[in-house]
Amino acid sequence: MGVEICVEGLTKSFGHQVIWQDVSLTLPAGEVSVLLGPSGTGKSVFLKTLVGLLKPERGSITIQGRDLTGLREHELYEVRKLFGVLFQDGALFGSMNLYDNIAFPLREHTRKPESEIRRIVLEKMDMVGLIGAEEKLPGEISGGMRKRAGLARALVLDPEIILFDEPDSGLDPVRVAYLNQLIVDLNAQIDATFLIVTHDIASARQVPDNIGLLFRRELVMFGPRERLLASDEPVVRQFLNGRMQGPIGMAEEKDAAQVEQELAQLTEAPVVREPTPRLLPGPGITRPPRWEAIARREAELRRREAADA
Ligand SMILES: Nc1ncnc2c1ncn2[C@@H]1O[C@H](COP(=O)(O)OP(=O)(O)OP(=O)(O)O)[C@@H](O)[C@H]1O
Repeated sequence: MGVEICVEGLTKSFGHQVIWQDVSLTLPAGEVSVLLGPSGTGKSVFLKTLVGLLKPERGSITIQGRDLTGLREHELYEVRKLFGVLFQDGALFGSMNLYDNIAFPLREHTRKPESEIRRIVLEKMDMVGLIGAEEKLPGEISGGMRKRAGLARALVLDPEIILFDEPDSGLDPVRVAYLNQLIVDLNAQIDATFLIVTHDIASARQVPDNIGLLFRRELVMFGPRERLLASDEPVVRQFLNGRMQGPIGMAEEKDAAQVEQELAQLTEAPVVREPTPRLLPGPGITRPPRWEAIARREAELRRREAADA
């Protein structure tokens, strides 16, 4: 069913370098959230902190009533079973075929017989469209297939939470579109809580229920997709529109005077803010009840925009 993750006052540093501080957000159970931010703002560090691979200096991460930051290694080992993680390159073992790669967590963490493992592996391979590729080695397939194999492997332990680290990196736009549809379909089917780190604005605009943005060592905003898409916060608008004008510079933040000048120029030529429709689960996929709430929220947004126009 997916579980809620409640992050409060989280701070992470490496030595004197503060990566982000006082991050608070709640990932609602079963929903899809996207985390955005310029390169180097610590999005991957955030994912690693959520699964307990990195220890924060301050704050809490509460899942099912337990604060992960206070757990010992053997307790964390148990909690990590709630998570499936899709790493950037799929993180597959190069010398194992796809079947064995996907079976690996089941052989490592369960005592299931091979017949049961086979049933699960083939079911997950089917979900991600990889049936027939069982014998392939990771080096023999495309980047998109490797991502899907990594996703199948992240699914075999039936996780309540799935973390995706740039699932779309290195894929062409068509493959990104297919992958986004797969993510939305999977979320409707398994109802787990998804957190996706991405740089792809088009994906960020249409896939999630919620969007968060890290900038200047802080979580600038986290909330429902429609709210972020309609936000007037300069850094949010700059990022979601992929523009050069705004507080984010090439290598670092810009000074206040420059930002003000750029934003003033933008007001002279206002951008059109069309509401991007939410990507829906494909035909034949039963939608969980929260889809009705999403549809209601979007209808309300369209009604308000029509009234404002
Ligand atoms: N284990 C570590 N030890 C020291 N510094 C680290 C470690 N891991 C990450 N960092 C630093 O933390 C900062 C954030 O890195 P991270 O990879 O999380 O950024 P990101 O937002 O995911 O970037 P990108 O979008 O480019 O992938 C970087 O400056 C990086 O050098």
